[in-house]
Amino acid sequence: MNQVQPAAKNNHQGFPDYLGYQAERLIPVARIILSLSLVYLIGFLFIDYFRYPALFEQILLLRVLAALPLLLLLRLIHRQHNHRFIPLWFLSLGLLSFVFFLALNLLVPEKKDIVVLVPVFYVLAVMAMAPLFTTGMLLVFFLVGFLIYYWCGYFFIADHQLVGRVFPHMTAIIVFTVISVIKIKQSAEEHYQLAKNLHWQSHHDPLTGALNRTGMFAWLKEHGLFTSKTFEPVSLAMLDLDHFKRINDEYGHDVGDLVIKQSAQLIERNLSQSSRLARFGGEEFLLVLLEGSDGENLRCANQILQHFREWLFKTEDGSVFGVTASIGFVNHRQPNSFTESLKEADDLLYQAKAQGRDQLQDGHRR
Ligand SMILES: Nc1nc2c(ncn2[C@@H]2O[C@H](COP(=O)(O)OP(=O)(O)OP(=O)(O)O)[C@@H](O)[C@H]2O)c(=O)[nH]1
Repeated sequence: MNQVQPAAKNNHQGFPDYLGYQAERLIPVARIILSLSLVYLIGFLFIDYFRYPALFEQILLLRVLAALPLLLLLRLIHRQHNHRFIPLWFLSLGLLSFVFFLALNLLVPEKKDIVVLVPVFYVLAVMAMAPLFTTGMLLVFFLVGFLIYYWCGYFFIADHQLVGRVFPHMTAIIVFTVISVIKIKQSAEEHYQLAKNLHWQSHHDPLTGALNRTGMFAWLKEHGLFTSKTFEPVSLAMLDLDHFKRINDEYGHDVGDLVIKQSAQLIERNLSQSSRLARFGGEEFLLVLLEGSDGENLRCANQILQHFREWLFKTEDGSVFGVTASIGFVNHRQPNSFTESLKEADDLLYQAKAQGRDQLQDGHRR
């Protein structure tokens, strides 16, 4: 038996994987990188403190100074309008820096010489970022970065060898990576949310929150309904409010909107989690009924009509009025396609209208 999953109503149900796939996978990776980076930073603070207690403040200053050019780089990039590729640049730069640092540590035992290679990293970083900068900005970044890091560092720290021993550049890279990863995470979350919202808007009717035509077709496809493998009794009910034009004419369009909205709520209240409602036109709704059996589907549709008869709509100025509805009802049967069953339900609806409205026309009782 084809089991239809209960569908949560008015949520992002049916949101396709591919839209959020990358963003969803990036978020936990970002969390891991952030945790490792923070452990590294805190760990180094402890090591500095115990290894060079007398020089701790100087080393801290050196680490901060080393971080400044990269932070400046981040700031400049952030100002650029083309944000689309920035997370990718940051991620690759951060990862490359880690690899660069690890390789140097393994290959070169005497770290004080390694500091000579730092400019190489800067040049590479600038080259990598070059497409995002104008030549002027590139030059400014380049000069300011070197000035801050070397001139200030050497000016404030008497022991030049220290620069090589504590390798402050790695701290800078870590800070850079932390900020980059935070940005990647934010960007991934924003993209995911945006994609979700867009998907929701394209599949739902904004007035009632019910599925629209596209949404209903997607839902049917997702649940494999109306295929040769559908064994669950499924019925279609095409419902249209009676004389709706009169409501608009008498009470105004806003009240008309309110009636459509409340009608959708009234219908939803009568449906189980398996069935689904879509707004197909102005005051026309399609109900795909999966209440368990043909009999239950019919009972549900009749119950909705009865609730319309009993329900009183209220306007803000205190007017009270009732609205009836008409339904064309059909039990879907193989080898009919969905479109054929839908057409049948539509024809039955017009019969219900022609025969006086406020009634259900059941295709199987004719
Ligand atoms: N307020 C409001 N009115 C709408 C909306 N969409 C369609 N309408 C109106 O709904 C009315 C539908 O009128 P008709 O198709 O003639 O149907 P009816 O008056 O309900 O009559 P029957 O269906 O024959 O019972 C039109 O006046 C449309 O302008 C909407 O979103 N909001």
